[in-house]
Amino acid sequence: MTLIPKGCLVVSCQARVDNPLHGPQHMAAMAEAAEQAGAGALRANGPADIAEIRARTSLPVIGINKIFSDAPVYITPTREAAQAVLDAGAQIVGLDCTERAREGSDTWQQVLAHVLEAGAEVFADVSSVEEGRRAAEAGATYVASTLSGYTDPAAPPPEGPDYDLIEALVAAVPVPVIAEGRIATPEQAAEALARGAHAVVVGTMITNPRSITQGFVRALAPQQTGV
Ligand SMILES: CC(=O)N[C@H](C=O)[C@@H](O)[C@H](O)[C@H](O)COP(=O)(O)O
Repeated sequence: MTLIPKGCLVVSCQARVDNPLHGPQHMAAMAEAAEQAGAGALRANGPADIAEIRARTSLPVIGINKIFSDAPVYITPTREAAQAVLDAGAQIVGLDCTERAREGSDTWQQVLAHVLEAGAEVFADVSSVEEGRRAAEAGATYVASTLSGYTDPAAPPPEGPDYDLIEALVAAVPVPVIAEGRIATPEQAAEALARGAHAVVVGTMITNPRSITQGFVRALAPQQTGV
């Protein structure tokens, strides 16, 4: 049995420093709202947000620790970053398991082993089938499509979820596959489950009102200029 229930919605509650909703109070309120609405798990970034969310909700938390540097890998890149997430109370740790350059000396295999040794579950963020296969072989509890479309700095992410990767991962790995990334409607979430995903993570379209508002404003803009 895994901590993330089969067929559930996982709500990602994250806001960067430039976002007016940045900070543990706002993110914990988002998390509480998600719990009241029936979410089965939460995803959160940074020890402060994770600790507050753990104090105010009873759902399993996928904790990540984004550390930005000159290297492309930023989601829980080191054992130290993972330990901070564990200390904050996350029962599941999300980490980048792509084969990209990393800051510091830790490999993703070392970070993954550290989390498993601590008795927590590992949520492997990948961008390809091969990465998913390697993460599952290394002992990841879950493999997620989180980083599909985000590994080529020269190419903007495509529209919509990567259903093909989700399906291919389901066929290739013996662990639960989680659909994550650019899932923007309830219908898309249901489609991801129909393609075999164990659960579906939605972030931006639930917990980022600034981004959601931008979408509405852009849709109205052509009509305004036509007046
Ligand atoms: C690529 C990357 O850094 N993804 C991050 C991972 O934690 C978050 O910024 C996303 O919001 C999250 O994956 C949920 O996806 P979406 O917001 O598209 O529903």
